[in-house]
Amino acid sequence: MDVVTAQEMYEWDRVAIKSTGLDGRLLMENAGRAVSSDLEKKLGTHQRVIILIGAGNNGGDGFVIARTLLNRGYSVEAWQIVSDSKVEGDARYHKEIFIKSGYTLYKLEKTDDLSESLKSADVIVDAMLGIGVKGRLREPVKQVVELANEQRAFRVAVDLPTGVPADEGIVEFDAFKADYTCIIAALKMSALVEHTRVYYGEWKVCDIGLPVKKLPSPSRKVWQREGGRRVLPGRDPNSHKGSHGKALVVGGAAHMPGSIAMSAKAALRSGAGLVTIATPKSAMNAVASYVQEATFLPLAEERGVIKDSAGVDVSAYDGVAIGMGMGRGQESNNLVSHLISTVKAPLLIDADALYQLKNLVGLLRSRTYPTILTPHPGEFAHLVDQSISAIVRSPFSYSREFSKAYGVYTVLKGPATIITAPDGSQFVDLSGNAGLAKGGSGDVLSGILLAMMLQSGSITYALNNGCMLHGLTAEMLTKDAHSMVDLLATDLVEGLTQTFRTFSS
Ligand SMILES: NC(=O)C1=CN([C@@H]2O[C@H](COP(=O)(O)OP(=O)(O)OC[C@H]3O[C@@H](n4cnc5c(N)ncnc54)[C@H](OP(=O)(O)O)[C@@H]3O)[C@@H](O)[C@H]2O)[C@@H](O)CC1
Ligand SMILES: [K+]
Repeated sequence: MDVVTAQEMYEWDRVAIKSTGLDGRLLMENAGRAVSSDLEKKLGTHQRVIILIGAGNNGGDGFVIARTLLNRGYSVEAWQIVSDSKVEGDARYHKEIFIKSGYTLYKLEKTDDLSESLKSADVIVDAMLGIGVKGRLREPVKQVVELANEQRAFRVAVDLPTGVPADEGIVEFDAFKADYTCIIAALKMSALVEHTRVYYGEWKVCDIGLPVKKLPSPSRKVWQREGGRRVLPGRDPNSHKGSHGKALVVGGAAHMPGSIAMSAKAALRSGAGLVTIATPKSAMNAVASYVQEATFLPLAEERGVIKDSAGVDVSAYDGVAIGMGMGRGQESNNLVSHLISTVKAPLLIDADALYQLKNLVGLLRSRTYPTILTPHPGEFAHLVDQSISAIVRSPFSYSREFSKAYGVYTVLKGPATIITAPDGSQFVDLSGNAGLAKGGSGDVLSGILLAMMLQSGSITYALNNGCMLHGLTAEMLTKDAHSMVDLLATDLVEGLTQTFRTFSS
């Protein structure tokens, strides 16, 4: 499923029409019909539907939806909320068909009249503005949106909620608050960005018959479960522990042994053949009591934290992860720098190592093996010298820019985790839930990602599938055994068993 900006959507529209001869009016008919059929699944025949219609092509979709639902016997009032002269082009064409079909079009003259109608509505359909919105809402749209938002009716948006920009990064807007959005042809970027996604409610993308083979790829997609399942690493009957990779996890401290322990165990649960844990000696016992299957590389320490990189020989490993529960002292900085320069295998940098990376980013460009960064927005903000709010408002651009500049994979964690490859291509993983908002979930994710990288030919597949397995485990556990309140990171590690049993079968 592609994720597009407004400009990319307009380009699709243009290419579709130019390359195949498809008419814009036909696409509008398809869009209106697709939304109507989707909406019908949510409508009772006795429910009163009010459709709010604006001037542009989003309004044009509204005319088609109104006609289609009326033809199918639903109780619909269609309200044109702008003056007649504003309705032009394809929208006007469909307005004429609506009227010639014998249906009444209500026009907004006094807001009180619309207000009365809205009060008795069961469903309000917003076909006022779509991807063409510019700036804050002007009247009369602004007032109509406010009125609609006050009602108890179920609110449905067509393509996107009026007022919400299709792109990331725009902060000032007023918007229709939808319970459900029927998105036309392709998912708009703002449906995945924290400050705008809340206006969409639940959503679904409706197909309108665009010629998919001809459309330019935005190189930005949602990672799909079925596709993920097809590229999940399997287990060859003739395999032995060496066939599934030797992993090294580096981190931990006497006062926080849990993080590294959970990463290591998650890596083992996710199929890594052998896992070695490099950690201060004084943390070893605590870690070993949780992960009996791992071997250890004891590190020199001072007051319970890693002292320096002496004795860390990384040549024997197929993949390394560093940073979990490591601490932020100068010594760990030296260790991060040492590993960036010497690991000749995929290197995953997480948690405290991400903190240390800030003055080491220049080293990343010299790596010839894949480097993977797994920041949450706070860690990423620190790394790129931005505020957290700037990152969460424009996560796609910041992570694409960073990945391309430093030649790394970036896994920017969040409700929609964005995975960016060094060439700038992006995938979004939407699995998981608020149960994951707890200390330790990230450590578990790092372990899963490390194990997936050892077993997959493609780092992109490994990262996407790893994020998905992590999220699916949280979903599965909060459905069957836990709540989002009590779920712990260690539950995730154990829950992987069930996820692998069901997902990979
Ligand atoms: N892509 C596809 O394949 C297909 C797309 N389709 C549909 O087309 C939609 C895009 O249509 P679009 O380009 O006409 O823009 P749209 O969102 O209707 O808005 C334009 C109107 O909004 C107005 N306006 C703008 N800002 C405003 C503000 N702040 N406050 C108030 N008004 C404001 C602006 O007024 P103006 O600035 O011109 O005075 C103009 O009248 C898309 O979302 C999808 O639903 C389907 O039909 C079929 C195939
Ligand atoms: K809309």
